Amino acid sequence: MHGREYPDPVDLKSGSDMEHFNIVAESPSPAFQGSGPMFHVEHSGLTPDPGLRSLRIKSLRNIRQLDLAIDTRTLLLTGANGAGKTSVLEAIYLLARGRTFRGTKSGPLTTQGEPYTRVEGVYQASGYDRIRLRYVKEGATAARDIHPPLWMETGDADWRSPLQVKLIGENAQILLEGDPSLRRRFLDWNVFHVEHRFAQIHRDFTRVLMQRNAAIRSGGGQQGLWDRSFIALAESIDRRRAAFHAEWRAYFRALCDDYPFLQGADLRYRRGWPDGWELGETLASLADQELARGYTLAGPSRADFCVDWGEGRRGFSRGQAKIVVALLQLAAERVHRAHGREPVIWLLDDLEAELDRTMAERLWSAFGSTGNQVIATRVANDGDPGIFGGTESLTMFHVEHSG
Ligand SMILES: Nc1ncnc2c1ncn2[C@@H]1O[C@H](COP(=O)(O)OP(=O)(O)OP(=O)(O)O)[C@@H](O)[C@H]1O
Repeated sequence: MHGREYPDPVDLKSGSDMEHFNIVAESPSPAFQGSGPMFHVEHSGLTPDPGLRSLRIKSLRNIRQLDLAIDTRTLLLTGANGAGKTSVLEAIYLLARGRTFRGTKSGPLTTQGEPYTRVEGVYQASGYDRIRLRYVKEGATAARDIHPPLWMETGDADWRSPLQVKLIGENAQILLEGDPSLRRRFLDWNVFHVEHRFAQIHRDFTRVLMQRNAAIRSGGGQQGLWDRSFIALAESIDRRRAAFHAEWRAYFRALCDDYPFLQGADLRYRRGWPDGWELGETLASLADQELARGYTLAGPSRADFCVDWGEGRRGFSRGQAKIVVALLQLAAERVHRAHGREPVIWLLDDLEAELDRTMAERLWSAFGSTGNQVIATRVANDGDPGIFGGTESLTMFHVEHSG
């Protein structure tokens, strides 16, 4: 649909991205003024490697047009509420994941009155030449392409991306206290990044689960036919989730040591059927209930994880939930690093919100010490870097809404 409207991906090996993208972050003076928010650039430091090197946005929320270059490890976006800082993170997330992290309550992605949204970026991957990513949404149709198409041939384009991001945003409590399906998705995304084959196993399992459920709904006579492959795939998923969890848990517990309220906290995985039971015998014991309910009641589709923080203690405050989710992400990143995976880019949306200064600094130090690229936002009208003040290799962009 976009073949005629948008230029074909350029050959990035020749460095032609430099011509294609308007590189703006070159001087300490205000370097960019587009329509929509204005970005004023300040610099100090070194060139990161690997990382997102440039970003071009057209018609995303209140950003009509934005070109920026990123040549430091940390990029800090400052500005007033509603200036468009989170929308820049959203643009990067769209490139990486092909979907937004904001719910429908945030309204349409495309700037009011504009026909489409387009985001383009150049990513310097470790061990590869530069990779160009593009996301385009026009009406209800969204498309993403990656050039060169390193991984597309596997059919896992929605999961596999050379650009990996992890977001610390608002509503951390939703992950901890919301529907288990959110936590399964979170877990599986992370398992997948340890072992890419997990995506295929997961797809096969989902197909067999749907067939088994259909068999249950049609009276249960046929469901036994599916049980063999259901159990084999279920155990295969569980093994991988459990293996990831064992490593994840160790890193999480180590990270908790720096946070007194998390002393003794643990990260538990529930596989979706009782400990000490075979899945087959569990399903046999649930046969009547499954017939009555019309779907499968045990297995990986009932799995979950939880952060257990000691006896008699229930629930996290908003700030505590944010710390816990940040530590879950940091621990997952350590697992991925231990497995030699592509470094993630941290997207930290208003890290300081809901945290006292000590906690915010401690958390920032944990993210900063990973050595990965960080794109962070901060509410500030005066360009005050706050907890990011002492950061080496920092670029600051001040976002102002001109309209
Ligand atoms: N489709 C749209 N067209 C035009 N403007 C939009 C559209 N959708 C959202 N907006 C506006 O874009 C802005 C998005 O702000 P964003 O959340 O990125 O700001 P922010 O700088 O992160 O603010 P905060 O600090 O409050 O989180 C808001 O002012 C919102 O009203």
